[in-house]
Amino acid sequence: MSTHEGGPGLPQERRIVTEIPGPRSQEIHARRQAVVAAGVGSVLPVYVEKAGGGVVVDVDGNSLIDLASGIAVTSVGNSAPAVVQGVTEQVAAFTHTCFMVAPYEGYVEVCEKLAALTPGDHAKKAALFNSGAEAVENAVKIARVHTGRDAVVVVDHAYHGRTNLTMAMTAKNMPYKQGFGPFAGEVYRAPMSYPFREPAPITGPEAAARTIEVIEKQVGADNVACVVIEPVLGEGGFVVPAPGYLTAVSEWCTAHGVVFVADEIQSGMCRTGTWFASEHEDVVPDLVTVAKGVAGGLPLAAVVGRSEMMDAVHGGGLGGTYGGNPVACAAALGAIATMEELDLNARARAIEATMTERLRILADKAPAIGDVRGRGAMIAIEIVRPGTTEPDAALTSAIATGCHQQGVLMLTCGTFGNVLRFLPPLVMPDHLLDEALDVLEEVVTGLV
Ligand SMILES: Cc1ncc(COP(=O)(O)O)c(CNCCCC(=O)O)c1O
Repeated sequence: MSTHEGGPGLPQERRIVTEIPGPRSQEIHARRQAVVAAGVGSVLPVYVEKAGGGVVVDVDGNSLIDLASGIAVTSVGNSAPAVVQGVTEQVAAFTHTCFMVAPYEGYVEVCEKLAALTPGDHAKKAALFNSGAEAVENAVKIARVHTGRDAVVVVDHAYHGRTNLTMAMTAKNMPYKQGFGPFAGEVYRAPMSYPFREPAPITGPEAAARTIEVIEKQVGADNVACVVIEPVLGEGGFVVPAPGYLTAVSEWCTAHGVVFVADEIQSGMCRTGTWFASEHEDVVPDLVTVAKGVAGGLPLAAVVGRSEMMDAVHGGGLGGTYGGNPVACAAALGAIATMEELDLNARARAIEATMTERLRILADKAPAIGDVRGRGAMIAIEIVRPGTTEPDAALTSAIATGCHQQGVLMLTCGTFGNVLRFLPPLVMPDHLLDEALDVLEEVVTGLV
């Protein structure tokens, strides 16, 4: 292994050899500040030299436990062997021809795999893009052409991207939307099922009825092209809707000719213990958006769905220069093969069992932890003023910072900035996950 080589061969350890960030990181950071736009943030300005398994190693030699996976992307681990091999072979063969110009088999193979892996045994087709937002934009295009309708319905606390249309679909203003308007029209927001924040207990079907009433009264069912929902809210706080909510909403969509789009960009590709989170509710979406974990770190996104809907678009109506780049497709085939060979769905379920048990024990000792929730390796704790649901964003940030300083990389999220989310690579060894939870427990008990 060269000194710069990442992958699973890296020592799977937490190792702090300098202050965090270290001197080399600080030097690079000074250069960054002179030349990188201030609007591009970084959670922790440690500059990475290599990564693999469950660790990220910075330029100062610190080895950090990775509970972020680059925001739910490196589920198979950084520089996963099958991804590296596929990418190496492909990049040496050809890097780009544009599938709209001179196509190639890798694109077709990825579409075959996603058509087989997404929920439902109906005929499916796919189209490949680069980013999640691009996939969401194209899912809306497809739904609008298929239905001949304009309206797009999204839910409270949703996140769908940073383009003009996806900003309109995203709920949280700061930092995603402030100052960037005007936003695309014909986007309507309905209540989401958010069990921890419901003013009174409500079942999934009752929450769905609340959502549907808003759609019917404020939009009109016959005007709706699609409802777009994350089966587990991502940036909005890792919110798992009450049982039956997704089923009731998707059934309403079917009954009213509305396309049900599951945005599985963060919750898909084994992250929640199934290939797609919709499966936990036996929901079969009409269209699914996919990105993040699908290609092990290379930029690839997709819309996958009912063939009759995907084919509603006129020839040439879908595309883009880099969509389904051959190197990204090779990475995806390697990542999917890894997910299958290592049964990373089972691994995600095991991670869920470990994390929820430890976090519930911690919550019993720390009442500032108001909720422990999530599915698979998409787990979160919501931080509140003890005994209330009043968000405590400051404490949330302090916990995250404390963990960063102890060599554990983790992220926050949530509309109120008071959710700590845990997104370990699914290949993270048990001892490292246990150590990360030990650090979290030490930091939390030291602060509350
Ligand atoms: C459900 C869901 N849909 C769509 C997207 C958008 O995917 P892109 O690949 O970032 O465009 C996401 C991306 N989430 C992380 C965004 C991070 C940030 O930009 O600050 C998502 O989670």
